[in-house]
Amino acid sequence: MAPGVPMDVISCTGKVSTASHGYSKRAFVTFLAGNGDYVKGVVGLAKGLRRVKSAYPLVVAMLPDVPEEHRDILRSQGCIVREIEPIYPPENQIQFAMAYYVINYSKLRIWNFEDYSKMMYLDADIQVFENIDHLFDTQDGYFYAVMDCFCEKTWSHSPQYSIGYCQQCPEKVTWPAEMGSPPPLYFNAGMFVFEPSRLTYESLLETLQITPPTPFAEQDFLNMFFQKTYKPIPLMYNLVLAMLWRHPENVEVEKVKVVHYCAAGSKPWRYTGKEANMDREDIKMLVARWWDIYNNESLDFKAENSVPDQEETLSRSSILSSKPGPAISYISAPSAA
Ligand SMILES: O=c1ccn([C@@H]2O[C@H](COP(=O)(O)OP(=O)(O)O[C@H]3O[C@H](CO)[C@H](O)[C@H](O)[C@H]3O)[C@@H](O)[C@H]2O)c(=O)[nH]1
Ligand SMILES: O[C@H]1[C@H](O)[C@@H](O)[C@H](O)[C@@H](O)[C@H]1O
Ligand SMILES: [Mn+2]
Repeated sequence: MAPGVPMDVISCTGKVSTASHGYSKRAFVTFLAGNGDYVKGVVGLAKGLRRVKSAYPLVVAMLPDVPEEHRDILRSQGCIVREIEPIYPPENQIQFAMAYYVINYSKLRIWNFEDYSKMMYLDADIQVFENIDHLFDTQDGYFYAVMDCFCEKTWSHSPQYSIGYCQQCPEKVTWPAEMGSPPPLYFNAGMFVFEPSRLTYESLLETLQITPPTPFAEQDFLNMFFQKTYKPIPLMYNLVLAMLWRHPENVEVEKVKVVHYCAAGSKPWRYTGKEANMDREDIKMLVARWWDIYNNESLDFKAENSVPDQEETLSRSSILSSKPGPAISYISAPSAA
């Protein structure tokens, strides 16, 4: 484990879960944009959460450009579909690490999901292999996420990369004094635990308006915004695949609960094995495990086994019955799927 990662923040309180009613409503939430294959990621995630018997539903915050067929697939997998409007950063000429990252600012809308008291955000390219419901029991008032790694080429724009510094092994290349103080701890924004709040939401949107975009888009922005309340959690809660070859000494593969298929070429639905590191046995195994879950029909949602809570049924049916709003023209982002 990386130095300085406290274990105590994730200790289970033993509290009885109040999953489907009352003040402490909880849910997982993911984000979906476009008509590409990321919908497969969400289906895989929904089935993965079912496999580990999570007590909480999966909300899908989706942009208006997600086609109706994809929404139907997700509903039939038991997901709660919620449309959100896109959010764009203030204009400037910045180059994102990946061109499509610009759409990810829209993720900020999930802070407005105030009918949930605590949520766990998971990217669509994440799979949950072991139950992580206990993370909902973390103390309120903090932002929980896993520390990122700076060693992949996507980081080549950064001073960290240029000197070979990574927070996963800060003693290997130490931060030179002439470069000032080392950068604050930086999390990967593919997985985090947070509390929706209208106040925070408004502050996020206001702050975004005066914050020029940077290469890692909303990930950089969230790191800046939550710098003071960020609490690192062990990397078994979000294994960024590059950790396997960049910092194997920090990884205990058998303990990993959550895998993030974010390395170039590792998205299971377009995996070819040809890109760098993709022919590794551990990668092949993790991609195969993702497909096993995706293809497992016994993990499909069965309406008769679920006792939907009243509020969800209401909000779901009101979404289903709602008429499309006035036509808004959206800037289309480069496709990523
Ligand atoms: O066409 C797309 C592209 C992205 N997404 C959604 O956006 C998420 C983020 O995209 P990737 O997973 O491809 O991005 P990475 O994991 O490489 O990116 C990392 O950096 C990003 C910077 O914007 C985000 O912070 C992201 O959560 C973090 O894990 C996806 O999982 C998915 O939920 C879509 O729905 N459709
Ligand atoms: O969010 C990004 C992305 O997922 C990259 O693929 C990874 O190499 C980075 O470390 C991370 O910050
Ligand atoms: Mn991702």
